[in-house]
Amino acid sequence: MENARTDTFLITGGCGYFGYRLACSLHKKGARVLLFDTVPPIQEVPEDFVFVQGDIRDYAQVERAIAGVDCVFHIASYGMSGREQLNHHLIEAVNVQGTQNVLKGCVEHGVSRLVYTSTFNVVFGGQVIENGNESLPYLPLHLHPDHYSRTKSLAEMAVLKANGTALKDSSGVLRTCALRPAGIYGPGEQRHLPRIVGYIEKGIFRFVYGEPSSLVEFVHVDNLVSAHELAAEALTLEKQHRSAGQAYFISDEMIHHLIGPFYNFQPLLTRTEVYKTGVTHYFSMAKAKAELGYEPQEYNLDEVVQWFRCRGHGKKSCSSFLSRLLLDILFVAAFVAVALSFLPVVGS
Ligand SMILES: NC(=O)c1ccc[n+]([C@@H]2O[C@H](COP(=O)([O-])OP(=O)(O)OC[C@H]3O[C@@H](n4cnc5c(N)ncnc54)[C@H](O)[C@@H]3O)[C@@H](O)[C@H]2O)c1
Repeated sequence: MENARTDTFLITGGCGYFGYRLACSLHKKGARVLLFDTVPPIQEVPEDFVFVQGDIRDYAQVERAIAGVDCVFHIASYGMSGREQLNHHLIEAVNVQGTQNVLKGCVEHGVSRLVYTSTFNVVFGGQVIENGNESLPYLPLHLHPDHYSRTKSLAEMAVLKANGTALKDSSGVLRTCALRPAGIYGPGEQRHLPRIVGYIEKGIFRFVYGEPSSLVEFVHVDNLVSAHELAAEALTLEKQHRSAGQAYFISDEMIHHLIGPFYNFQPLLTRTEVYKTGVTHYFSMAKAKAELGYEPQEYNLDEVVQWFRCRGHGKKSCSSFLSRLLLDILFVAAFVAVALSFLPVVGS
């Protein structure tokens, strides 16, 4: 990322799993990074990281943080999984009004670039999609089975509509783009994996599940980091503002068969999750490759499994080769369940 050395980036949701990983990568390249989040980072942060505690629902707080930055990565969101999914009011307030505040902050304070972290779900509602591309229409809002996906869709529309808005300081226009990742995986993922591994260790998982022919996709956290950096760069004049006003699907380019007929995630996944996960949906990376120069690297699950082993998981079962193999299979099963469980709950 050519400009990273001199640029200042504000990352909303910068203390979450993906936001923090992106912050570290930008920081390594010499950029100045501000983490804007309601909660402080759980990790030890480098001294020169600036953490601004704030809520995107509060415009005054957004305004204070955004002044003087070169580019915003708008990653903060609410309602993806767990109990959060029940709080419809908060989901709407964070994902929709919060996004409007961030956009307004950019316009009022002369910030000319914003990259929004969206989701596959803006077009996917449980229908089969094979090698879908960005010409697919948004899923009609009333067909979204959950508030998170509906509000992420509304937020993405607002972000792309704001592209080209004149900045208040007359320095130019705001340029925006949206990335639509698949389910995110990688070491240190805290939202889904520990919960599922915990279930496995307690023996709550049963294995009998469904539609072995389904094809689905995931994205490694570091591939997603790279896509965001490239997208931000492609908003600049040097790159002819190539990504301005555009949306891009982002995944690893490896299509996964949903693990066979003998894994049953049913007790842990909600009805909507099961309904969505049993359906083939994968997307072409052609646009991201051609316009952003996105080149996903290959990752396997070793790093993720290792992360859990280092924290004491699976020790009892590691005594023989067979049990190690089984453990790995369980981790793969957990990974699939988790990567799919970013799909939110509905009415269950
Ligand atoms: N995790 C996935 O599988 C997945 C898949 C597709 C898209 N996404 C999108 O990627 C992004 C990052 O996902 P993640 O898994 O790192 O999420 P995460 O929950 O780890 O991070 C989100 C961060 O946003 C912060 N936040 C929430 N409300 C806020 C508010 N009102 N003001 C400021 N900060 C607030 C949270 O405190 C949290 O640190 C999200 O936008 C999500 O919608 C995630």
